[in-house]
Parts: sequence; C-alpha cells; structure tokens
Amino acid sequence: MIQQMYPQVFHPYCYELNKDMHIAAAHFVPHPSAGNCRNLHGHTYFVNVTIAGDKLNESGFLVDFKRLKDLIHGRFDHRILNDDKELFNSDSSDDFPTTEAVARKIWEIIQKDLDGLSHSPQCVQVFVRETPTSYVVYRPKKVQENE
Ligand SMILES: Nc1nc2c(c(=O)[nH]1)N=C([C@H](O)[C@H](O)COP(=O)(O)OP(=O)(O)OP(=O)(O)O)CN2
Ligand SMILES: [Zn+2]
Repeated sequence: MIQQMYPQVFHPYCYELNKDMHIAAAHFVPHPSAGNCRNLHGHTYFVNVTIAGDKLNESGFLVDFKRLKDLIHGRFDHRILNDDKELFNSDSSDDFPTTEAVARKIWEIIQKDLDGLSHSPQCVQVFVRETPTSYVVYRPKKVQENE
C-alpha cells in the first residue's frame, strides 16, 4: 500500500483528487555528466498526480481514477523509458528521461487527455519519486480557470 505525504498545491478549484501509482521502469541518462546514471538501471517510481476542477462528469467523477492509471501506469510500467521515442530522446537534455522530464511528460499526457473533457479538469501537480531520497514536483505555470 502506498502511504506518503505530498507537497500541497494551491489552486482555485472546489474539487481536488489525487491518484498514486507505482511504476517499475528502467532508464539511463544519456550524457557523460550523468555519472552512474548513464548506465541502464531500474527504479520503482512513486507517482502522485493531482487533478482539480469545479465540475463533475456524468458519473459524478472529476476524472475516473482508472483513466489516470491506464494513461500513466499503462504506458510506463515494466518498460525502458528511453525506448519510448515519442517522449524521450538522447538529442535534447529536456527530453532525457530524468525525474524532471518524466514528471513533465506525465503532466503533458494527462493534460492532453483532460483537454478532451467538456467539464475542463486540470492537472495541477505531478509528483515523481525516483528513489527513497529523491523526488521532483512539476506544476504548470498557468492553471486555467473553468468558464
Ligand atoms: N536532478 C536530477 N538528478 C539526478 C537524476 C535526475 O533524474 N534528476 N537522476 C539520477 C539517477 O537516475 C539516480 O538513479 C538517482 O540518483 P540518486 O537520488 O542520487 O540515487 P541514490 O539512491 O544513490 O541516492 P542516495 O541519497 O545517495 O542514496 C541522479 N541524479
Ligand atoms: Zn535512475
């Protein structure tokens, strides 16, 4: 069972949901300055995503927890992150599979999906813990207001 405290995010919405996932995945950081991380190695990533909004859908959900799991766990679990060429590449440091970039890519995947929903939920925070001592929080700069 995942039990962890996460940083809080301030937002203007009435509802907030959080979904935890753990993801077993391997990666390497393709740059000489990355030291040991240049070598392929694995982590059990702990991911928490925060969705906020003012309206619920026809099921009474802000967004179905399972939809979030399918989008993220379904894509990354038991994979080598570097093999996901749609997301990661070795040519641009912004697209190396670092914890920072993994958090941002998770936000991009989720927000793109949420943008297709008429009740306009927003992903306001993505937390990614790569090791017991290291984590990253990604928050979009601008949280859209619901109309
Ligand atoms: N800013 C970042 N720094 C590092 C990243 C990263 O993604 N962003 N990644 C790594 C490695 O991938 C490594 O797997 C994790 O590093 P680290 O937390 O240093 O791992 P340790 O378990 O050895 O940490 P200790 O606290 O020393 O036990 C490196 N840096
Ligand atoms: Zn690593």
